[in-house]
Amino acid sequence: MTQTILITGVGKRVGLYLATHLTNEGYQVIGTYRTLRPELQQLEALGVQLYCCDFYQSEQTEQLIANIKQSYSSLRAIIHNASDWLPDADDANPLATIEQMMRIHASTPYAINQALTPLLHHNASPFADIIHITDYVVDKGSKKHAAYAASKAALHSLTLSFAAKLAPKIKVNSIAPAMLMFNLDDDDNYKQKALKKALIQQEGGEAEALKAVKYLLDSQYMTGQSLKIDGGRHLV
Ligand SMILES: NC(=O)C1=CN([C@@H]2O[C@H](COP(=O)(O)OP(=O)(O)OC[C@H]3O[C@@H](n4cnc5c(N)ncnc54)[C@H](OP(=O)(O)O)[C@@H]3O)[C@@H](O)[C@H]2O)C=CC1
Ligand SMILES: Nc1nc2c(c(=O)[nH]1)N=C([C@H](O)[C@@H](O)CO)CN2
Repeated sequence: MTQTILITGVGKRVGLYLATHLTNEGYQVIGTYRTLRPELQQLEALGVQLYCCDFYQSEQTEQLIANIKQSYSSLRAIIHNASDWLPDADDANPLATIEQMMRIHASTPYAINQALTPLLHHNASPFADIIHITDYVVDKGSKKHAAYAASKAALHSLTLSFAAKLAPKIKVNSIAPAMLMFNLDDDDNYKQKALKKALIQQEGGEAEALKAVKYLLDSQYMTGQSLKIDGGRHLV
């Protein structure tokens, strides 16, 4: 029986990697995207079911939920990967920044989890999973991304609440990366400074995220926890 996994934000980088490799491992992946990219055609060719959804538009989120409830009777897992890394810098509109951060990192996962819990319960496996991809900054905050960090901390709080509420059938955990992948516009000076913040001075890479996801899917005893893939940054 094919097991279905919903992943948000599959259009690039970590989300694209997770959708590709979990599909190759035999899962049926439902992927959401916001921006049309050539890589999405590769996912479609693999059999990933794609849904376009901008989570900043509530009606699109509500439509996504309705479409999934109409098309699927069960889910093996939900992976909340979609994210915007907005800086606080010269915040012309601070209310908009914090509202956007809370929308993508807390309100959307909350609404999707609430609505799709019955599909997770319906899953034939002994366990189902909700995985929230948070961030190392949940424990420390961020001078330059305070709204982002607060919203990721809210997401981890949802991990704790949903873990308690949905046990034992549904496990709920966070994955908290630090320096996973640089962005194309990161210059060498930024990269050197960022790498020095950890004990293991290299990018973790998207494969680390997949390993963490696979551990959580395979676990029969971990819930309400956070897998911190941070290169030892907390000890520097
Ligand atoms: N990269 C890193 O070093 C780190 C990453 N993380 C976390 O890991 C996860 C993956 O990181 P990474 O791949 O770098 O993330 P990216 O920022 O590269 O991609 C995030 C994805 O989220 C989607 N997204 C953003 N805003 C919206 C929205 N309003 N509606 C729908 N989709 C949206 C984007 O969609 P689209 O492109 O289609 O617009 C994109 O596909 C994220 O949760 C991130 O916060 C945490 C710590 C470090
Ligand atoms: N949605 C995103 N979140 C984050 C990103 C990113 O590119 N997209 N990048 C980081 C940084 O790598 C940071 O961890 C460096 O210290 C954080 N979150």
